Amino acid sequence: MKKNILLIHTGGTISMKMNETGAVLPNEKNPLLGVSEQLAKYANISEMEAFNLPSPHITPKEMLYLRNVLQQYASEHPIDGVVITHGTDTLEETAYFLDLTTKFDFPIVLTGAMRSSNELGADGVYNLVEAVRVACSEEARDKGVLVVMNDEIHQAFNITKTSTSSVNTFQSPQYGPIGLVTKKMVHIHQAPVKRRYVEVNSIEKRVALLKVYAGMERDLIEAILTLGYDGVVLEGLGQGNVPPDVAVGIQKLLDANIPVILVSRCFNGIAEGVYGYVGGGKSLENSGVIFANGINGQKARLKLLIGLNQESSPIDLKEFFN
Ligand SMILES: NC(=O)C[C@H](N)C(=O)O
Repeated sequence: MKKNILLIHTGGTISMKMNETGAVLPNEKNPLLGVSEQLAKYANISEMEAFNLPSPHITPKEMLYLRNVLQQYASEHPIDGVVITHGTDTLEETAYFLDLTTKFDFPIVLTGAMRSSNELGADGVYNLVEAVRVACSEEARDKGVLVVMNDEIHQAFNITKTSTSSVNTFQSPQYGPIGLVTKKMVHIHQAPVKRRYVEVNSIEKRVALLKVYAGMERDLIEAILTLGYDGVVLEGLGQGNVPPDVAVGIQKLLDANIPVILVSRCFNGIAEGVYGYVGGGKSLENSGVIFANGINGQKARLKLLIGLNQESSPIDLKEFFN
């Protein structure tokens, strides 16, 4: 029997066309709308357009809106899986946001394209067909939010965009893809990383993300205080270290009860408190900096934002990030 799949479009290159000057732009009418007819042989598709935005225009508010659309739809209709088309620039962020804030057992699959709909070798409809096949698959149930592009299945937790233009852009640096899509089957070969569900109903707080570099000074860190941010994620050096002057700025934030989360600017490996020199990760940890376990900066930022929005039942951030 055919599965019931909800297909939600949000925009991105998969929904764009290139004009005669070579500019890739959203169209008034999303060229993907109506694609459900081509997908009918795989599933019963209900199609909706949540918005039609380039993904750099998407904010946590749109992510929360998507979560709410999903919850509403699932409470009113029988549903076996969801596919969301999305721009690739921030796709990993929306995927991770939904991973943290939903707890359905059916698959939620995000996909996109690196080439617009009228370019030679456009990858959009191909990726979409594969995403629908994964969303229909029994194997993909209970695996959290997934990203399907270029014949691979990845977990939201680990995936990141690694190339500006290649169709092979999405990679999971720590663990690799958790599965493959071939012409004939959907195959998941790795157990997913354990998920954590958080109930979130509003996104009001402000969290910044700063990259640490050699010779960085404390003024940018102190600006977090003066600009009124509620928290900051730092992409530290190596295993999670910062220059000495940055450590002075961090102490000021901690003294003002502003949470400071540390990830590594290396895209492989896990940041942890090892070094005891001034600005070393061990010293930072001792002063109250929290290490984010194996997620990248943009995802740690969303996690902190979600954590800080638990106002009715405040969350222990240290425990949350561990
Ligand atoms: N390939 C893409 O989808 C990139 C585009 N700039 C977007 O994220 O909307």
